[in-house]
Amino acid sequence: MKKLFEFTKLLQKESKLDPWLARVLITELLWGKKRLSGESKPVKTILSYHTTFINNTEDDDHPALEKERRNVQLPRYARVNTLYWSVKEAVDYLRNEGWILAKEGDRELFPSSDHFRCDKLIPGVLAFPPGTQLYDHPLYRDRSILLQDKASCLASYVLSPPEGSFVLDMCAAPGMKTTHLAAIMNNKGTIYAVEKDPKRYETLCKFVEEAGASCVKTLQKDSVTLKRESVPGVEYILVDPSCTGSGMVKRPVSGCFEEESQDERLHKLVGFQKRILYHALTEFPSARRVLYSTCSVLSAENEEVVSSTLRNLQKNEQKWHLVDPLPEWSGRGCEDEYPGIGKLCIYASFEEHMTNGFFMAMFERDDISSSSGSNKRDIHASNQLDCHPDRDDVQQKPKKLKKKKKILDET
Ligand SMILES: C[S@@+](CC[C@H](N)C(=O)[O-])C[C@H]1O[C@@H](n2cnc3c(N)ncnc32)[C@H](O)[C@@H]1O
Repeated sequence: MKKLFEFTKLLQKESKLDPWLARVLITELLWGKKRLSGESKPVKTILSYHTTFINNTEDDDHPALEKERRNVQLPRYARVNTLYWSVKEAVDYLRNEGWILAKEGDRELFPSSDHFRCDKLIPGVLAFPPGTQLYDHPLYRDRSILLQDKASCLASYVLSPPEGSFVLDMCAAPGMKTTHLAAIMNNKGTIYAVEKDPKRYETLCKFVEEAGASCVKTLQKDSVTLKRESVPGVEYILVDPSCTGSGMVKRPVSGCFEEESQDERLHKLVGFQKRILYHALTEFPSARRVLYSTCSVLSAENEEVVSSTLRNLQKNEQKWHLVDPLPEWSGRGCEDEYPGIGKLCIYASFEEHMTNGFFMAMFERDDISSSSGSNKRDIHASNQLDCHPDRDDVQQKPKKLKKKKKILDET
């Protein structure tokens, strides 16, 4: 695909064409259904290059192979469920099993297939060599560790509600971010976890229970029409809506848009994303911070949603602004196209951060003073592990975990 872009100079010649939409459309045209439907501008543009593409593709250009190559290199991330035990206890347990904690000075990320790492940024995120199978591991089976990509962990980490907060997760199933929020809050406070889809709601309830997230109140409702009375007092809101998933390394490259064209699907998703985000920012009077996140790398679902929402808020005299939730992070949105906005938006990517593609933008209410609205991430420092402990003492799994394992065995 890269060669195809270079040869045709498509992105330079068609500067308004979103690169990721171009990838999706070209994939569908050359390796998927082999046709594009609809009359939209992007579809017409890609069709006008059809012959050039056909004459200049080789088997090796297949994007599925590109994804496969990336997939092979993506570390297997896991999050320690700190509701059951500490990061230090988890690391000691793994070392006792024969895993080796990679050292800061190691030249390679994973010097051997026995090495693992503690993420330097997000407490409790562990990285194992690509391809490590953890689905059958007892720690995963009893939810002492959860299989969650680092990028997905970023959302709860940057929202970081303090203990005792009231939090609303508007698109909650299967509950990865909900349970992470509960762990960050040490189960102190209240998280309203809302999911519209009945099947996914069941999955959410089961997962919340298994992960021991007792501060979560699940609600099967449509968040777009959710009223403030159903979730009183919310201060922190996570909006993690359905999206194209274009940032997911493992996402199938074709066959995922059976009934409608990619364009129609994107259009519907963007409409929904704008509605739910605007509702989050206007319905809940005590909300102070709202985090918008997607696992998409399309600006249409990201910066475009954020900038159009800011315009609407301004029009309706709703006072919110964007804040930089992670100043130390390198991946940013497009500042040229979205001045004043792009630089405050966060992107995670496989190429730069060895994660799935992910996007975040943090809204803060204007009248919240910077000190009272500041992130309380430091309260979780006690859970953070020195990633290079020169210690060989190995601890037993804690009592609480043993208790949990017993409960699961009995059910
Ligand atoms: C990207 S997933 C959320 C992933 C989740 N935050 C996590 O980390 O596990 C989006 C979810 O939003 C749900 N959803 C879509 N529209 C909704 C709505 N109007 N109200 C509530 N939930 C909705 C979808 O069914 C889906 O489960």
